Amino acid sequence: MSSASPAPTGLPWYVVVPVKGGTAAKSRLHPPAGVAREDLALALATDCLAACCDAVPPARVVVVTSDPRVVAAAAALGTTVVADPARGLNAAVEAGRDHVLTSSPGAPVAALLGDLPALRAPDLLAALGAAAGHPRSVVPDASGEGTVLLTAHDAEGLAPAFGPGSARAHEQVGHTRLELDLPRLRTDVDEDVDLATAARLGLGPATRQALASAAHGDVRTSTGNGSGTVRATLPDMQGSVHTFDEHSGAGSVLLDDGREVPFTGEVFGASALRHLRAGQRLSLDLGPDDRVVERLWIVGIGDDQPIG
Ligand SMILES: Nc1nc2c(ncn2[C@@H]2O[C@H](COP(=O)(O)OP(=O)(O)OP(=O)(O)O)[C@@H](O)[C@H]2O)c(=O)[nH]1
Ligand SMILES: C=C(OP(=O)(O)O)C(=O)O
Repeated sequence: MSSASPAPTGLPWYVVVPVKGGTAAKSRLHPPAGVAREDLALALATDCLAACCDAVPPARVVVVTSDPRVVAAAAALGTTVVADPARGLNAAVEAGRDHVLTSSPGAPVAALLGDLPALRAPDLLAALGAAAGHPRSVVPDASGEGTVLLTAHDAEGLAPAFGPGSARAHEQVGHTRLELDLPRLRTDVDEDVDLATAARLGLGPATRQALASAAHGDVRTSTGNGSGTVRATLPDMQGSVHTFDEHSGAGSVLLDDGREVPFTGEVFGASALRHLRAGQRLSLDLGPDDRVVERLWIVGIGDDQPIG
């Protein structure tokens, strides 16, 4: 990747952001217990849209959606909302592009995926600044195969071909590939491992808050009558870090009774912690049958862990 420093965008960009929303959104994600996938998907989009609105005037952020909760979040930010034609992602991008073509003929347009929860305004500004140097461009996702940003100086030139292998498809129809060193822009969240990556980069506030609601203030208990969640009047369950893989964020803890219980990169990513070392003491909640760690934290670290 070549380096891209924050730069003025150079052009009065309109940014089209398609957001599916609803219960069908982000079907490949498995949120922690206590977090609804729909809420997490809404939070991912909210953080992405907030970054867009910090980068360009909100009225030039064109959100294509028909989901009522996304409409409300987008409207609260002051964006322009366009109805989703309900024919898939490319039709949604085309609807946003056509809105710009009609309302602001000749304006430059960018299509940005709405599942970038680590995005910040300087990343988008840097990318739009780089895109100002090319009539049409495409910024691939971190894998290099998908697309996170597609741009055209003239909206008529924006040719969305999102889907598997879309970076190459966009190149083939004339968009210049821009390999920008902007991981916050290039980390779209499709699968759990992507969420862990985005968490290591730094999630926006809505996504952090959505994840913090996972079993917030609750302790999962197992009783002879079955399992349930009760208000935390009990001391936190604790364990020590046994293994930890920095790359995936997954690892295991040793409970005080000697049992080893694993945690996924997603669970680590949802914590406020950035590193773990063997032997470190953690508070934790266990999942069903006490076979996995569902949530881990250190008292006093994280937005939901005020001290005093
Ligand atoms: N408006 C609109 N946005 C869409 C549609 N399909 C996908 N998107 C958005 O496009 C971006 C990338 O899409 P995907 O990663 O395929 O999102 P998804 O369909 O929610 O996720 P999966 O269920 O994992 O395929 C996200 O911002 C989605 O919300 C659609 O039909 N309409
Ligand atoms: C639709 C695309 O992305 P995703 O991997 O988010 O489905 C794409 O990259 O073209």
